[in-house]
Amino acid sequence: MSQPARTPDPHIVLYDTMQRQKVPFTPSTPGHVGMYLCGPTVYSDAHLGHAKKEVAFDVVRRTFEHFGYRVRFVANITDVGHLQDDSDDGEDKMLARARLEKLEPMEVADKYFWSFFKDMDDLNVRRPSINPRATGHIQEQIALIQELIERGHAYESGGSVYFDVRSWPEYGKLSGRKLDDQEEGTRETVREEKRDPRDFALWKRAEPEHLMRWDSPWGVGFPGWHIECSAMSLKYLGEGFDIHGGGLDLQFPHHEAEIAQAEAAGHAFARYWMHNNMLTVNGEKMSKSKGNFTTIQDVLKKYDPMVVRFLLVSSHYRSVTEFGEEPFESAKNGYRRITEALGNLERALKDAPEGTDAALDARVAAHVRAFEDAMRDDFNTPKAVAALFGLTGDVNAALNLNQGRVGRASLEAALDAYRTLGGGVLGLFAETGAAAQDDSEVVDALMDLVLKARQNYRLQKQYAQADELRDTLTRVGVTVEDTKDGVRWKR
Ligand SMILES: Nc1ncnc2c1ncn2[C@@H]1O[C@H](COP(=O)(O)OP(=O)(O)OP(=O)(O)O)[C@@H](O)[C@H]1O
Ligand SMILES: [Zn+2]
Repeated sequence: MSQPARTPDPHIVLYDTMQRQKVPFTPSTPGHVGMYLCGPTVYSDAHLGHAKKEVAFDVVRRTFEHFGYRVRFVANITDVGHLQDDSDDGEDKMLARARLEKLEPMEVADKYFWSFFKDMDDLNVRRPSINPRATGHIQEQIALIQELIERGHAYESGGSVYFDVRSWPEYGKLSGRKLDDQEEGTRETVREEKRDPRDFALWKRAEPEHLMRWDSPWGVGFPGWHIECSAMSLKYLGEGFDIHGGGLDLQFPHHEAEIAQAEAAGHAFARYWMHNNMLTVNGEKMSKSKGNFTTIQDVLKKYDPMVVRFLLVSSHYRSVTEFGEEPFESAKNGYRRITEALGNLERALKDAPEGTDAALDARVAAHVRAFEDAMRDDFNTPKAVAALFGLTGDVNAALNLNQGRVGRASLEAALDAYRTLGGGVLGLFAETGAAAQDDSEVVDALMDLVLKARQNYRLQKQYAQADELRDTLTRVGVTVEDTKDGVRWKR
């Protein structure tokens, strides 16, 4: 159902990491929001930690749209290999992967670029308005580095270019780190090139074995870790754009460096900074390099994507989400409660009497208000989910009390609340979710056929074929049990 255009809501409050407090949001251009989000480095499959971040900012975007704003959402793809550690040292991650998989580096980038978007589609994360890739913006990065050199905030050394942190006293303002607390570069040769060990690379000279390389005024090389985001956010969102987002782990050094690069070159950078907290495993950040990750595709073998999304929005974006069986099981039950009520509503609507139910109307309106208040207050999704549960309780109570016969207009208002808030804002009712659960009749019929075929194989002593059927079912999460009362299956 298309919504009437709404006047942009002026009462949204968000937690700005820079100001270290919740502040009212005012856009730089009335009615518009420009957002930039640091995207993945595409050298392996996305894990559930990435999903937490992507879902969090997808919800922020959807919330602004719900409240009447037009959003330009720019999220980059890092396809220039980064060096393995933050001190401009170590091997290039993309190159290491290319060696391992015997692929061109760009083949690695493309493979994981597509798998990233497949995962995001599954999780009903909307695609960015613009999705710039670092390798497509080398010119812009070189131009920004040149501006920094001209203004005396960067210097060339041995074919590489470094940002001169001593020339920019504001370096450290986002994370609150003092220069003296910052770590030093490791390798001797890297240290010798820098005026100060805390200077970071804007451009790196390419060693002969380095495959991703471009010409530059300083010789053949590749851009440093941080410069792409300064260059691409300014290019597509302009001076003083509204919101910059990313994971809390990127606050230092990545975001600190992004700010320094842009501002030292004379640009106005992001006006608000938003950071999501981490998805953890036994209290530790889930991460590719730590190896403690579970890929999104592995999780989706077991759980409906909408259950995964429900789990993620059930905790606040600034809280830690702990990964495990138990939270998933309770998300599954919670999500089912909501979709069952939605199903009851849809069924009741088929032959609902005309008219309204004033009591239900008042309850629905109160839950809609609670949901919207929660989302206006720094995107408080756990409170918003609580409002959906409140709605669910009242819808079920009204239907039970009246044996399913409640005035059509009131049922429609309740359904609209589910669709706009649970569906539109939280993104919880993609086809993959509620609709997929309605396939049970088809699945039952197909299972009858498959089990009959398996029985026939066994009668004809074709055990290999019978086992193959059973193994295929196991792979897709269906278990078959032979009991004395016959064959049973479950998923
Ligand atoms: N466990 C996590 N929880 C929430 N966000 C995460 C998590 N891991 C990564 N992110 C976010 O995803 C984005 C891309 O992260 P990145 O590609 O560096 O993943 P990573 O697993 O941390 O990789 P690496 O271990 O190689 O640094 C960043 O914004 C980062 O903050
Ligand atoms: Zn970035």
